[in-house]
Amino acid sequence: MLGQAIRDEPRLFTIGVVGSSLFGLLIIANSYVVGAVVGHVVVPAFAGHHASGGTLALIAAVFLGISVLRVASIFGRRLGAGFMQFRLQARYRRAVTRRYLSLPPSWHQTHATGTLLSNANSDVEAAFVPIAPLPFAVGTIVMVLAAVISLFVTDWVLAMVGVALFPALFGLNVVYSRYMSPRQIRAQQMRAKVSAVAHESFDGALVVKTMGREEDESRRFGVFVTELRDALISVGRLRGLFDPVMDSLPSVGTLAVLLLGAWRLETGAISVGELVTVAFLFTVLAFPVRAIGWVVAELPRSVAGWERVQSVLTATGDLRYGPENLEKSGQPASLRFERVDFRYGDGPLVLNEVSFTVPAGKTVALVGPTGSGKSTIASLAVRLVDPADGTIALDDREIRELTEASLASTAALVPQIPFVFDDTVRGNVTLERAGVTDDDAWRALRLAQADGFIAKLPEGLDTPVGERGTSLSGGQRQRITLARALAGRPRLLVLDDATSAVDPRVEAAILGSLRERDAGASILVVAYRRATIALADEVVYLEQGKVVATGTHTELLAANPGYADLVTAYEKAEHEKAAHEKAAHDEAEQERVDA
Ligand SMILES: Nc1ncnc2c1ncn2[C@@H]1O[C@H](COP(=O)(O)OP(=O)(O)OP(=O)(O)O)[C@@H](O)[C@H]1O
Repeated sequence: MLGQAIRDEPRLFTIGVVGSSLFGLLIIANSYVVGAVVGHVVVPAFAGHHASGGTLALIAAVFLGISVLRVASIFGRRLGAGFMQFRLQARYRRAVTRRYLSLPPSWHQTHATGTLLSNANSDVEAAFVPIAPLPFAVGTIVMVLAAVISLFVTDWVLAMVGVALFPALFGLNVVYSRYMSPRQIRAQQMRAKVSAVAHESFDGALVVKTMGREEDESRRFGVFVTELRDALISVGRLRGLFDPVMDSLPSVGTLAVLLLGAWRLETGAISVGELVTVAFLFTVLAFPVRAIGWVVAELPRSVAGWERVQSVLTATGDLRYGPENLEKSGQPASLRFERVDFRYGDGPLVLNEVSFTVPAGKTVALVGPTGSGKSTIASLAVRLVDPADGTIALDDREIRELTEASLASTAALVPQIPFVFDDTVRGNVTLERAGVTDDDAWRALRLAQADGFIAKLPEGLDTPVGERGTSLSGGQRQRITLARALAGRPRLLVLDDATSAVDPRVEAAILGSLRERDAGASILVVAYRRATIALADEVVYLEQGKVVATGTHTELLAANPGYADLVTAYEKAEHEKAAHEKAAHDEAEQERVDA
């Protein structure tokens, strides 16, 4: 992980390492200057030999020079490391979200939204936490090597203290990370879990509230929050145990140096100045050596985050697009399904040898009981998923051979559940696609029978619709979603029960205007209402993933009792709904009159 980070940002890493190596070498130089000043100025001063003003000025200048260089080295170290860390976080956040966009629906169905958020946020962040102290730690290694050499040059006995101390510090760090690793991994997993549960609770807030499940939901959330708290406390406990030990080790070293140094001084092996240099060195080394500890201590959490990020980046299953482009003729496209089989994952076949055609410029309705495979066909028609077997062709070209851009501009799906972005009406309809003008947006809104209510909005196309279109009714949201698809002038329009929340008369008007030539699209529509079905040129009737019958509505009504029953049931339900709505309306009217 660290290697990859260094390869991604070699320049910033080098700046950081050079800065921190310089910092370390300056620390050593500083110790020598302190030792020299004690040896040559302070000790003689006790004997009454005072240094001249010029010498003192020189000493001050040297200290000042070292300090200025140290400030510069700290800048280099911190800026290099900081930029490196934040650039890597931004880069991997982008990479993860880009990957989300290219992974197929089947992948998304098995990964909770909260987990995806946590991958792009806390996992990416965790992965690059050790990057901040990394250049410092590498620079510290340079410094420790230089320090050990200079210790040996000064006095081998005192050097032995360093030889004992530094490996002890490294060893302690290793033990620390071994104990810390599982705790950090667990904390990171719990963060993702809390995020997933929170996201689901907020998403399902309406159900939670209307079903009176607040207490249970809070309890469910509480269990994970408590587990996260416990995991973090366990991390803190371990840190509380190890940190003081690691902080005090260098002080123990300084103490040993002073004891051994007093003896070496007595035997005349070293001078006072040299002893001060070594003792000072041990005091100032303590802090940079901790940088190695910071990297090592953060590694387990970082690796846990990195692995979770990698699991997204290396996930497979995205659709490979072909090289072919369909001409942008502006004419409706034809769609052909030929003996198409489909299954979700390793499950049973949900489509079995499905064959039908939507001829160019025609409207075909897909009708069938719930679960018969209508939405699956809609997804296949715009290549959200690929079939297990069989062929799907747009304008007689195998759909897998088309480029992504050609497919997107040719076929548009309007899904069962409309999604509206937290943007203006214009933003939602045009999606900032190249060449989609305001005129196109209004034309699309007209076709979707949405121009009336949009024109009445206070700011027209510029009206913000709120998060998920909260300021709109269900039917209005559906019509904006339909207009979005139409604004791109698709040559095939796939409507998956896309107008269910729209009044039946408006739905018939929409389909009627779409069928006119100026819409320029062939239509595959998943339909429930008799009026809608009757508008189609042809009906494909499905049962349990198989095409049972194909023909006009009138033909199927006469020839297929299953179809006749289903459409009659739809109609009955529609009448009941209409009668119910009328009764409610009359009642409200009566109340108004009474009032
Ligand atoms: N993501 C999925 N994973 C596994 N099975 C699925 C998935 N989506 C749908 N199915 C199954 O595939 C079959 C066809 O589902 P599909 O949604 O295509 O039916 P439908 O005719 O559109 O139903 P409805 O009218 O209720 O919308 C059903 O048995 C359903 O349970």
